[in-house]
Order: sequence, then structure tokens, then C-alpha cells
Amino acid sequence: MSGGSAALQPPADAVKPVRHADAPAPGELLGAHYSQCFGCGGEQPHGLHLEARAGEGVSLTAEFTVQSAHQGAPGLAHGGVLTTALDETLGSLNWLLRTVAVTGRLETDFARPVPVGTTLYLSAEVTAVAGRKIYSSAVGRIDGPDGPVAVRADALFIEVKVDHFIDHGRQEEIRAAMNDPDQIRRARAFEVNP
Ligand SMILES: CCCCCCCCCCCC(=O)SCCNC(=O)CCNC(=O)[C@H](O)C(C)(C)COP(=O)(O)OP(=O)(O)OC[C@H]1O[C@@H](n2cnc3c(N)ncnc32)[C@H](O)[C@@H]1OP(=O)(O)O
Repeated sequence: MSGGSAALQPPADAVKPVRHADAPAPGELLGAHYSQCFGCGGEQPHGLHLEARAGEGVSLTAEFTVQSAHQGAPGLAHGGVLTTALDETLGSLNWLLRTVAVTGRLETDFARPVPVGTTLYLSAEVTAVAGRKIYSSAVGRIDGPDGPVAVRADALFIEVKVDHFIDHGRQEEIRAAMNDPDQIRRARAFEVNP
């Protein structure tokens, strides 16, 4: 992990993250937080369909296979798509804290090109928490979970209230998500602390 710029260094009063008592058990799939999410949703034909699995502590692993719709250069993944995979993986960590948070800052290093058809093996952890600020890091490897690092990222997520989404999201989608009779799906669409 690269450590990131000064803005991504936790302050002196930062504390270790605490896994929520009801966080999914290590090894459990987290599932999509929202079916229309470009990162993890099942109803986005060209989305990443990223699958995240809880790890120990406040960590997780995730996988995503690069499709032809994800190209930048011929036969290679677009860098922004790889950053999306990192963002989604890092964002999923907040479910283990049961905290509603959005990405404030995300810094990505691209270490190797990633060909179409490649599965990216991601691992991520929350490193520190300071008030509303959640610091986390992720790496993505190719050729297997222990293969060479292709991408890495450091991020700062900022805790927000659910109103953040209700105030800023398009009403059509907000209404549909809030009307979902599945309580867990409804909660997870907004990463609500139940
Ligand atoms: C349906 C979805 C499901 C939820 C998502 C779950 C699945 C994951 C999906 C991937 C995640 C995403 O892509 S989320 C979507 C992309 N992100 C966004 O749309 C966020 C857009 N930005 C914002 O709405 C806002 O800027 C906020 C909420 C991030 C911050 O605004 P605020 O609430 O007014 O807070 P503010 O006072 O400015 O900042 C609080 C503290 O954080 C620091 N801070 C704030 N921004 C930064 C920054 N970029 N770099 C460094 N530090 C920062 C401030 O200095 C301050 O530190 P101090 O003074 O306290 O020390």
C-alpha cells in the first residue's frame, strides 16, 4: 500500500476501526448494496458485478473480471474502471462498520496494465477512523489472489447522514429504493445503520 498524500494521512487522534457486532462473518458474501450500482449491482449489464466477501477485522476481499465493455486501450481495462473497482471495494468496507459514508478522496496507483478477461483480486482494509473520517487502503492483484499488484489505492471516506442521498439523488430512484419491501435491501441501498 502506498500510504497516499498528506490529505490521506490519519491525524494523531485517529483510532483503530471497530468491526460492527452484526457485520457479516468472515468469508460471507456481502452481496450488492443496490441492484443499479455500477460497481456491484446485478441489473447493470455493463457494470462491474464486483463481488465482495467479508474478511477478518475491518477488511474484505473482492473480485471483478474485466469485460470488453470496460476497455480503454484495445484489449486493456480503462483506468477509470479499475478505479471504480477500487472505490466500490473500499466503499463496501463501510458495511462492516455499519456506517453511511461517501468517498471524499481516492488516490490510485496503476502498476500494471490489466487485459480484458483478467480477474482482478482485490483486498481492502480500514486503517483508521477520526470522527467522520474513515481512512482505508486497497490493492488489486492479477494472476491470482497472491499475484503481482496491478493497482492500489488509498482513500478517505466521510460519514454522512442518509439524508445526503435523499437530498441529492434523483427522486425517481430514491422513491423506488425507499419503496423496496425487502428491509435489508432498502437499508443497504443507503448503507443505513440499522
Ligand atoms: C447509494 C449510495 C450508497 C453508499 C455507498 C456504498 C457503496 C460504495 C460506492 C462507492 C462510493 C462512492 O462512489 S460515493 C460517491 C462519490 N462521492 C461523492 O459523491 C461525495 C461528494 N462530496 C460530498 O458530498 C461532500 O464533499 C462530503 C459529504 C464528502 C463532505 O462534505 P461535508 O459533509 O460538508 O463535510 P466537510 O466538513 O466538508 O468535511 C468533513 C471532514 O472531511 C474532510 N474532507 C472532506 N472532503 C475531503 C477531501 N476530498 N480530501 C480530504 N479531506 C476531506 C474535511 O476537511 C473535514 O475534515 P475536518 O475539518 O473534520 O478535519
